[in-house]
Amino acid sequence: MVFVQFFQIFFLTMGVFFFFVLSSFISLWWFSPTRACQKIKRNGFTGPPPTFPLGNISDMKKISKVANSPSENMIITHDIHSIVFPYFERWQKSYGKVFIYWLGTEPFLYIGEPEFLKQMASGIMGKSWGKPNVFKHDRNPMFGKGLVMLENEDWTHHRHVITPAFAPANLKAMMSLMVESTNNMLDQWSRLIASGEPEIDIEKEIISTAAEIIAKTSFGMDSKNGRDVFEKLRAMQVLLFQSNRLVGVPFSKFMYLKKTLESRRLGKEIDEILLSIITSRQASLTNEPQKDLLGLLLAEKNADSDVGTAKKLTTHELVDECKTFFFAGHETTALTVIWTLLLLALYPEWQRQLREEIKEVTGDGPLDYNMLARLKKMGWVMNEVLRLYSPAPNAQRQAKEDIRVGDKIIPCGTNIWIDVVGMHHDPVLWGDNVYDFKPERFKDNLHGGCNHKMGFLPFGFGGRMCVGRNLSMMEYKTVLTLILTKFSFSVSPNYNHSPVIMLSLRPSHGVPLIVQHT
Ligand code: HEM
Repeated sequence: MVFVQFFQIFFLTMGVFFFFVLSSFISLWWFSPTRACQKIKRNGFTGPPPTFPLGNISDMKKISKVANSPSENMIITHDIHSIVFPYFERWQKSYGKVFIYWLGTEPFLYIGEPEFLKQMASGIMGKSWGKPNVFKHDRNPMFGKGLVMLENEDWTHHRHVITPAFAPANLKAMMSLMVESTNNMLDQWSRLIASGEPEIDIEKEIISTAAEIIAKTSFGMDSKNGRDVFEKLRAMQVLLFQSNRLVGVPFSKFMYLKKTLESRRLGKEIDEILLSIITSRQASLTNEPQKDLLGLLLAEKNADSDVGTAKKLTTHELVDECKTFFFAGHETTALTVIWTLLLLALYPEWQRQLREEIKEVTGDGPLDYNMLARLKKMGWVMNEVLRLYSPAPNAQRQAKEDIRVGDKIIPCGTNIWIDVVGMHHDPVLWGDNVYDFKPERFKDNLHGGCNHKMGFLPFGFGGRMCVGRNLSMMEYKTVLTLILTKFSFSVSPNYNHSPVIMLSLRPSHGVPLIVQHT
């Protein structure tokens, strides 16, 4: 009898426990996000209806599948919004340029309208923009507590300490590192051509050279572990992307458990190596700091000047910033060069014009830092490539306070998704030639003739604008000048035009070009 009573109490307790756990999960994953969504909807926004637990992810997959079904004729179109974000393109037609959609159980306010963004951004300070909590966990192994993910006072402090490292005088000293790595790559191209292999997949080549450049300029590739770190960082990035496909869906991490654990293991190894690099660099600090970003930050950390007025970055914060520079800096710059080489291969007239400009500026001598600003046409080409094939295709935010936009209130906590590719390809903003490659639109016009200043956002906006944009411009012009001086190129018949989003905007099947000496 006592035995039966014990089991009755046991099962009752377990039942109550499971009911409590289940209702907490349902509340966490459905009722609270639905309540948050209702608050946003009160402003009159609508959007595609979500289902539990995927939100709109299955619609997104279905629409993408139809839009990207393989066709017989491979046409190279620059209308890539309809290729990479076909669901946003479709939903814009039904719900306008500001609407709500769901990633798993997380509602997002989609923004493809620069005027709305301008009004929203003008109402708040840079430090009041947060990053959506739903991405923080997944991105932690890449960025840790580095600048990209920081918020509030921590962000202000890191931004204040890091910005001077990117001053022109410091960047100037990094140029020789870029020339050295690029020349090594180009020597390899010469060897391939000499051995009768003129078809080169420039995607792989440029990505690995850019990774080497950023590792050198960030934390010093010469250190014995430099190459090891950058190979592990690349491997971790691929794993994180693969394990991140169902972001916002409850328990999705368990579906990719092996990849998640593997990326965590790599993350720990990378932290340990970077920590040992930093510790040994700290021990051997001289009056003349090493001229990479880490060297500059270490010099600042050890300087007496600010003692008592500002907190110094800790060694662990330096580790996270080194990782941040690597992830935020190498692929974005590499992809800008890669898409540029493709476009220049498609438009040989622009190859010719850039070569002519390089000759005028350098007079056949070596390129130096002071010449870069005079490569004007190259600057227009860079902007046009960033417009058509923006390597950072979207920006995400989370409102950390209620934000007023006209008569609407975006409630605190709202996730925000800014569709940069959508704005860069909007005929309403750019006119009928929006899909054409026309670098001259940037001649004497910083916004390329876009009819709204916030319609062109390759480096982000406001206080959180890219801190490395001058470094990337310098790298872009240096690498491109060296390539164009030595080689000319055309598109290989094996090229398959299929841009895809993998955090950044990449070619799916590489970029094979036929390369020859000029
Ligand atoms: C063509 C190359 C590049 C592009 C297109 C690019 C694009 C961007 C964009 C769009 C943002 C803003 C993201 C947001 O609003 O959430 C950003 C932020 C950032 N970028 Fe870049 N970037 C490039 C190169 C670099 C380089 C070379 C570095 C460093 C070595 C770098 C470091 C950063 C950092 C640390 C942030 C975060 C800034 C903050 O939140 O205060 N980027 N970048």
